[in-house]
Amino acid sequence: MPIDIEMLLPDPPLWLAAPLMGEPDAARLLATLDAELPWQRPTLRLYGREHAIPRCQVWMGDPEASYRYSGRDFYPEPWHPAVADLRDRVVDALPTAGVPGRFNSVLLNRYANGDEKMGWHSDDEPELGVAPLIAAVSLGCERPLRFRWKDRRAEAFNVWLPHDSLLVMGPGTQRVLQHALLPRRLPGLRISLTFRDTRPSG
Ligand SMILES: O=C(O)CCC(=O)C(=O)O
Ligand SMILES: [Fe+2]
Repeated sequence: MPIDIEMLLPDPPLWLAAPLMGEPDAARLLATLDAELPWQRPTLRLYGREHAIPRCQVWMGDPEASYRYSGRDFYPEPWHPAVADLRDRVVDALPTAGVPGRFNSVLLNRYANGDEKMGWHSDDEPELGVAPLIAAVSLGCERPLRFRWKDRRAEAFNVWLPHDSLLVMGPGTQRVLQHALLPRRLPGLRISLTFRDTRPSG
């Protein structure tokens, strides 16, 4: 099946590709991940108080890929075979978008409904290197990922992420843009997988 690739920005390179897998594979993967992963809702410390994050997540990857996020260390779950297959499929699709890459880990986010969310951030932890390539696969309910320029050089914008799509945030994106999955009056489960390549820190 031909994959349709839309260039959203040339610089930094931001691409959206869909459909990635086609059906029934994409629907089956959503159901498998929902049912089989050890979803967790960790708490984060914010202004001295503990808050459960407004979504569930699983961190998965090669054994040596540990990751620091919002002041906590996460150690990866071993690759679920379905996620390892998806990783290989994403890596195969990257050269078509002109940004070859590889990944040793993935953060999976599960949003039960439109109330669940992720706040403004850049994926710019030191473990990711100076100009990381991050590939985000979306499954389930279509929601917008909102982007804003750190220097406010232009208006913020939405990228709607349909079921079975791949968003490629190329090198440089995390330096100049932040992104957030804001709450929306939308029902339905959404699972995203953000593939990364982390190096040991220290
Ligand atoms: O759920 C999404 O599409 C965004 C996830 C994200 O920004 C992240 O995992 O860093
Ligand atoms: Fe992110």
